[in-house]
Amino acid sequence: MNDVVFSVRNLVKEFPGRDGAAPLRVLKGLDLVVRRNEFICILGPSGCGKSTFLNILSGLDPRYSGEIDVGGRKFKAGKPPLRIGYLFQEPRLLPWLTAEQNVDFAMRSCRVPSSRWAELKDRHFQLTRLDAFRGHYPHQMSGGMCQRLALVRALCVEPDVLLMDEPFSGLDELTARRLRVDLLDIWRDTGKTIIFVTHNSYEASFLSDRILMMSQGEVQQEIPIDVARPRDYDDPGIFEINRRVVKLFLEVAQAAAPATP
Ligand SMILES: Nc1ncnc2c1ncn2[C@@H]1O[C@H](COP(=O)(O)OP(=O)(O)OP(=O)(O)O)[C@@H](O)[C@H]1O
Repeated sequence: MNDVVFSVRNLVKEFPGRDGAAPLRVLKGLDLVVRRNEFICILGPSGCGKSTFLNILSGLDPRYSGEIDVGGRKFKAGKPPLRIGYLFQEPRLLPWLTAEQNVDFAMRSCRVPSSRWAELKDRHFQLTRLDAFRGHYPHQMSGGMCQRLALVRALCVEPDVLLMDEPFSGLDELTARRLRVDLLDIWRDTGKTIIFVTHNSYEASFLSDRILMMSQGEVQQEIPIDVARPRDYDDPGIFEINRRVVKLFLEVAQAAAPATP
């Protein structure tokens, strides 16, 4: 695989209109290059097409036009030529299985060789500090722990890329803050490529190498985050960048919906 993980050109996605209405064009010619080990955040107003975009990248949605190359190879919709982990706002765990069994289930489904299971689980349960909870069922764990477990499950199938769609937005601020810090440690230790969708400008400023400001189905602005790593959550440099990001976010949102107060 070369250094470019995803190369997206002129991506267009339409949903059919209902009851004879015109189709809804959600992605309107989106271009993007993502490099290996990058941490990219996509920020944008509600409904601008962020989840639609991740669904296409993950292979879940094979109906689009435009070109996507993955690691220099053509992307066959529905069959990406690399392994992709996908985390959602809800952890989507199987409630009748323990934490460890949830992870086993995913590894079996993704045909991870069983000789690798013990090592992968040991590593990722430790990285997420869930080692003592392997035998717990989801209902015996907090929301933050369940989201950590979803992360273990995603990492144990050894993805080349992690797609994360607002994974911390359903958590209280203190838990979300801890998980953001942990995620950067895990990213550093595992070297994954991460594409992370969020509404939270501070989260995006803290986590990413660059923010893609998306609106009206296109990437409107790209904002590099030139704060040295490892990062301190309360670094004044991040506050300053966030101030600029919020201003841009408001401008972009207002342009998309001028009537909104
Ligand atoms: N399956 C579908 N059929 C029809 N329209 C859809 C479908 N999925 C999404 N849409 C529409 O596409 C647009 C973009 O939706 P999407 O979920 O990608 O937005 P988003 O930027 O992720 O929003 P949010 O931040 O609120 O999650 C919305 O207008 C939505 O109603």
